[in-house]
Amino acid sequence: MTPGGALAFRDVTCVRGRRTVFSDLSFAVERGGAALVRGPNGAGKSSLIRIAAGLLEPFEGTVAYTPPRALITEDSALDSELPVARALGFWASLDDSDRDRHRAVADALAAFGLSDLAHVPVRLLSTGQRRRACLARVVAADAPTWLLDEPANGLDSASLATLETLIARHRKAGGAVVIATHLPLDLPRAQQIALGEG
Ligand SMILES: Nc1ncnc2c1ncn2[C@@H]1O[C@H](COP(=O)(O)OP(=O)(O)OP(=O)(O)O)[C@@H](O)[C@H]1O
Repeated sequence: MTPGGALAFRDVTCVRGRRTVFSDLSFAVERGGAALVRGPNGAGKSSLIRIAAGLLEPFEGTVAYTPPRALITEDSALDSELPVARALGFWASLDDSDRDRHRAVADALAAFGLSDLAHVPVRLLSTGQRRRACLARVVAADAPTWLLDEPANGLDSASLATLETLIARHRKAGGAVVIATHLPLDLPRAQQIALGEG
């Protein structure tokens, strides 16, 4: 990875179930940068995020990145029996957070207005609250690269604004984001990656 680089795809081809979903895709995201992945249903947005996270092997091509990476997907799960703060603490340590774990989790929960629910089991959260907790998990992980698959789904407008603010702060601190989304998201100077066109 180049010194200023966070993530780079080089000539990546994605095949799923014997179907080529996209081919020869190249892009690079620098630290402080953002990429917005768009495209119709089935175009391969989630597949791209999974390849970027190392969960799916590219059929061809290479992916370079600066570790660690923090990921949320549509099916991101927190242990439903654990209280929210402990569920996030577990993930923060798995994601190799180098900040004080409890402080990072508390800060992230506060940012998403979940401090009052820190000791409530995850299973009792509403859909939007659970989504906010998953996003807080990414923030608490303190990873340089965030990979977000449909992060705005289920968020109310206040939480969406919080997400935009935290992404801006993350980029200002030298972090990078790759976001697949159908929903409008204010992401200044983001490069656009259009799948399923042409
Ligand atoms: N596990 C799998 N096995 C085989 N094919 C798969 C698998 N997962 C996804 N696909 C196929 O890969 C293609 C891309 O799927 P993907 O979920 O990446 O698209 P997407 O752009 O995120 O779609 P959406 O907007 O509906 O979320 C689709 O045709 C899908 O059917």
